[in-house]
Amino acid sequence: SHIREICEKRDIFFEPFRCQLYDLGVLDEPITYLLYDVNPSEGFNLRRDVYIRLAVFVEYLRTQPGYRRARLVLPPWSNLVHWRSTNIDQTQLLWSHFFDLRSMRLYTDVIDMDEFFDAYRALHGPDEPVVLDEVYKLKHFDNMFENGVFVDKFEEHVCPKSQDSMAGAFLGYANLSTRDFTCLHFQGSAMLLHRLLETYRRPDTRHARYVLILNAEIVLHDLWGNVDYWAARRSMRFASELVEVAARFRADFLNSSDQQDRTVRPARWTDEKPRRGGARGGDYLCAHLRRADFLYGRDKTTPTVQSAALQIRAKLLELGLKTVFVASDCTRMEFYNLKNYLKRFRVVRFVPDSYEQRYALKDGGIAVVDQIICSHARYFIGTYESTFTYRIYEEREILGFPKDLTFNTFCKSEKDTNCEKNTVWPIVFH
Ligand SMILES: C[C@@H]1O[C@H](OP(=O)(O)OP(=O)(O)OC[C@H]2O[C@@H](n3cnc4c(=O)[nH]c(N)nc43)[C@H](O)[C@@H]2O)[C@@H](O)[C@H](O)[C@@H]1O
Repeated sequence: SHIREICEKRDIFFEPFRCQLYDLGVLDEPITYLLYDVNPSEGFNLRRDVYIRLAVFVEYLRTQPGYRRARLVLPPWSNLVHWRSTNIDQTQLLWSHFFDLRSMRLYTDVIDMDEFFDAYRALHGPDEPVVLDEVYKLKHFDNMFENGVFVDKFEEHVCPKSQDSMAGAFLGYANLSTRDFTCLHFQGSAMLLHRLLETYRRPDTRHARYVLILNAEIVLHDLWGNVDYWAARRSMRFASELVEVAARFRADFLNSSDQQDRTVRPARWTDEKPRRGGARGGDYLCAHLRRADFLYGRDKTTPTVQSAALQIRAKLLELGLKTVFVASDCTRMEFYNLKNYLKRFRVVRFVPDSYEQRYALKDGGIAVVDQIICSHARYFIGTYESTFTYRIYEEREILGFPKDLTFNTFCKSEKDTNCEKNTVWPIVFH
């Protein structure tokens, strides 16, 4: 409608008062706030993938009657299992700590949790406790294949007793409760959430409907790797503070800059064009070497430090490079050993230059800096089945590297060059 067009463009000089009412959901259709959370044991980069499933869904939902004003609320990041620094506060970090939300909003309507609280209070009053309308806790079906076929479906089941106590502390906020809590067996893609929202829609919704999906990682992609996936993915640019830290490190220690490396990108992702082969990258190789839990869960595919060093060495010699940047969750000892196996080369890793910088970046920010530096290397080699590695592949696809300089995977052993490699998912623009 007319008012939506004006207010969504933020042309507030036109009718500021009416736009305020519109923002509250008083004019036009009600606003659906879709909140979600992910199983606590999942890591940062898997969560980024869950975000894409939901962002693509919300962008679709906004074309449907009754949902044109749907908004996705981003779940804060709280003490992820892989964040091991105990002396810094890593609770309820907003997405704006890691990502450029203005860029993400060029894909669909997403807001951070603080913005959600502001919007809630603006409508219901500053002192009102935040009460959601519906919470759905998802769980896999015991039998995913009925008569051998996988059909999209959901079904209510009785919530286990322990889950009742969950109500009231969603997303780690003690002041967040709900009117309804439903446990569902769920299997299918994000589009099935539309049916779910319709099934439970109440006719008395006035200005806003607040829905939270728990265990959203159970929701599958509609289509992985298609144009929508990549548009949402490209919109996920990192926060400028993190990009700057990485740029300074590249300049100071790797003699690398966007101009030189041919990795300059347009100010907005919406202006990006396919540029396969356009990127050259800095004069260094990047290795993403996943350790920690991968040494147990995935010991059959994760190389020893020595074998990783030999694989890096062979590549450095082949490419005529002298420097390797190492991104890793390895211990200091492992890094020391790796360096020892690569004595004739420069082995570099990113370490914050002060406690203050570590405190500001936090473990998650340091990992992002690692990813940015790897995205700008001449050649990249990553860990088998690590989503951390996959996100670097994607970043390099966006920057326009030739595929063979990106889609590389460590083998368990340097002798086994034919080992199973990560899947190649090239970027698509149309
Ligand atoms: C076994 C599975 O592994 C999956 O991990 P995977 O895909 O590698 O990747 P992520 O989902 O990101 O989880 C791994 C986490 O470990 C740290 N980490 C890993 N590599 C690096 C690195 O190079 N530099 C730095 N600074 N930090 C690193 C970082 O906190 C990262 O988010 C998890 O998502 C799943 O939950 C599960 O645990």
